[in-house]
Formats: sequence, C-alpha cells, structure tokens
Amino acid sequence: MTDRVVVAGAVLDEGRLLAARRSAPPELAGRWELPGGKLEQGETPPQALVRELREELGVETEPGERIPGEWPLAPGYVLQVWTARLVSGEPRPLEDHDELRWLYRHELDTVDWLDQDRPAVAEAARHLPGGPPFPGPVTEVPADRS
Ligand SMILES: Nc1nc2c([nH]c(=O)n2[C@H]2C[C@H](O)[C@@H](COP(=O)(O)OP(=O)(O)OP(=O)(O)O)O2)c(=O)[nH]1
Repeated sequence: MTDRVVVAGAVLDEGRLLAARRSAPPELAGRWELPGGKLEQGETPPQALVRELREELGVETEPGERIPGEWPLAPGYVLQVWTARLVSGEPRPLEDHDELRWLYRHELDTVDWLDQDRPAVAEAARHLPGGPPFPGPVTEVPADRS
C-alpha cells in the first residue's frame, strides 16, 4: 500500500521561514513543524497545501517548488514539502497550533522541531538567504596550535 502524503509548507517571507508549534495531539504538542496536513481525496499536494494553510493560518498562499525529498512520519505517512509565498493575510494559529514564529536562517535552531521535520527544515533552509547552515556545525575544527 502506498503511504499517505502529508504536505507541509516552507512558507517564506522577507527572508524568513514560518515555524508553527503544534497544540495537539499530546505526543506532538509543544514541538515545531512546517504547517500543513493530509491530502484529501482527489487533491494534488499544492492544492492540499493551499487549503491547509487557509484553514490553519487564515492566509492565502501560492505554492512554489517542491523541496527535494520525502520523509517518513508515523507508519503509513510521508512528509512532502513545498515552498509557499504569502499572497494575503497575516498568519495566525487558528487550528492545530498555539504559536507561530518567523525565523531567519540563523534562528532555525532556536525552536524544538519535530525530529522527523529536521531534515526537511534543513532542505528548506537552502531557500533562505545568508547565515550559517542548519543544523549548525556538529564538530568544531580545533585551532592549529602547532
Ligand atoms: N502538518 C504537518 N504535520 C506533520 C509534520 N511533521 C509531522 O510529523 N506531522 C504529522 C502530524 C500529524 O500526525 C500528521 C499531519 O496531520 P495534521 O493533523 O496536520 O493533518 P490534518 O490537518 O489533515 O488533520 P486531520 O484531518 O487528521 O485532523 O503528520 C509537519 O511538518 N507538518
């Protein structure tokens, strides 16, 4: 059986990425994600994304390009991510989220992303200008003291 797609938006505005803190279910509440949701029957991922961002955030958006990759979620579900541009409205946490934050590239590590979202966020970060890569450097190269 093919996995069901959850489509999420890398919503980009003024060089920042929109992060959303889940309010439910309990095992995901408090962690940050890219807003979106499950595809409904007959929808393409970009159509589902526009609908979900309207329902959850009260904004109109225009999907851009697919971010390469597909990430496993709960069994039977995979995450796909599209960039999206704000067309109208100011995002508000109407459904599924209790806080939203616009993050510059150098701020991406300041929220507690869902583990399964981190590779997707790393890919999305390529669409943001400047700053260090996300996640930050894992090892530091010691200074040459010789
Ligand atoms: N939207 C979204 N969901 C994610 C991400 N990462 C992740 O593990 N998930 C999980 C959380 C949920 O179990 C599932 C998506 O469900 P959802 O609750 O957002 O979808 P929906 O709006 O269609 O909800 P519903 O119809 O089932 O109520 O995928 C992510 O980045 N964005």
